Amino acid sequence: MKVGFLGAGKMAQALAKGFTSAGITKASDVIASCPKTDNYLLEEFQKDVPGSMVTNSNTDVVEHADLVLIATKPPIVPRVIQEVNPAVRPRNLLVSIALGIPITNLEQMLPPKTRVIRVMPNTPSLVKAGCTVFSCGSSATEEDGLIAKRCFSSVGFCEEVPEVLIDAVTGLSGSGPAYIYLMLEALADGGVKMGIPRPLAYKLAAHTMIGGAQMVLETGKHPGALKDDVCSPAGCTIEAIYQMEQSGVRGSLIKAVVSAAQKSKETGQRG
Ligand SMILES: NC(=O)C1=CN([C@@H]2O[C@H](COP(=O)(O)OP(=O)(O)OC[C@H]3O[C@@H](n4cnc5c(N)ncnc54)[C@H](O)[C@@H]3O)[C@@H](O)[C@H]2O)C=CC1
Ligand SMILES: O=C(O)[C@@H]1CCC=N1
Repeated sequence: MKVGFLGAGKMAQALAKGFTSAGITKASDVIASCPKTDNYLLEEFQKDVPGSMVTNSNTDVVEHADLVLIATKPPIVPRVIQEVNPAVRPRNLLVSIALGIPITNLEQMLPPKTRVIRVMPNTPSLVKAGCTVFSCGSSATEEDGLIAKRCFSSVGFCEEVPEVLIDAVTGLSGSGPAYIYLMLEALADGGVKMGIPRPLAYKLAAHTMIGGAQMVLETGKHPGALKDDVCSPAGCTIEAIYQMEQSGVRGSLIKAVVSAAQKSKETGQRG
């Protein structure tokens, strides 16, 4: 399958590297575009995916690729679609990863009957630990859904959801890696404050996060029960939990997800 990226930024690079290393497509069948002013991003893209093609023409991408990912910032999407519209053919499956833009808006901008899929991935796709949801447009076929599922499952967890959930998913797993990095950095800072060398502190924090997440996925136990298993009576962990609850850590994380989800929804409404 030939895969094209309109936009060659962080998310396009993560997906292109993930798809090629997972064998979904060959590097020589990948093409990415962005304006001349951002040629440094095309250089980065080719470093990540050696042997791929790059161009300053969005039309070249649509003409080359079967699967075309729209990977520019949301405000630029209408301009990019207008530009490539004359080149869109029935062989193209258009997959938008853009924040907030609803399927109906994408379909209205594209030629009638264009097969459209809206996707919300995240950057850990780069290391095959991504988390993606997708919803199919009105002309997308069952086969198109399977293609999306196959592509994004190759770089992590992937599930089809009703489109009404995508803004909320954006607030949770689309933006989520940033919350995790912030927490990881803070945990490591705590370790450093108590004398752990910084490189070791990052490793300990990262492995602790992976381990905790894996326990939730593999044991199926409630996160609260797993927390209780760590808190020995009158031990040190319950002291830490008491401090965290007083700092409002739960409310803060809930607010983070809600704010990002609301911003995603507003972005779509502005479109
Ligand atoms: N970064 C992330 O974690 C995630 C991003 N997304 C979505 O992916 C999209 C891209 O985000 P990022 O990769 O973070 O942004 P970015 O700023 O890293 O990349 C945007 C790319 O678009 C290119 N571009 C700008 N104008 C263009 C034009 N007229 N034609 C073609 N390309 C053009 C830029 O040169 C750049 O390569 C956004 O819509 C974002 O909402 C979705 C999920 C996660
Ligand atoms: O921050 C953003 O707008 C994008 C969408 C989800 C993650 N990054």
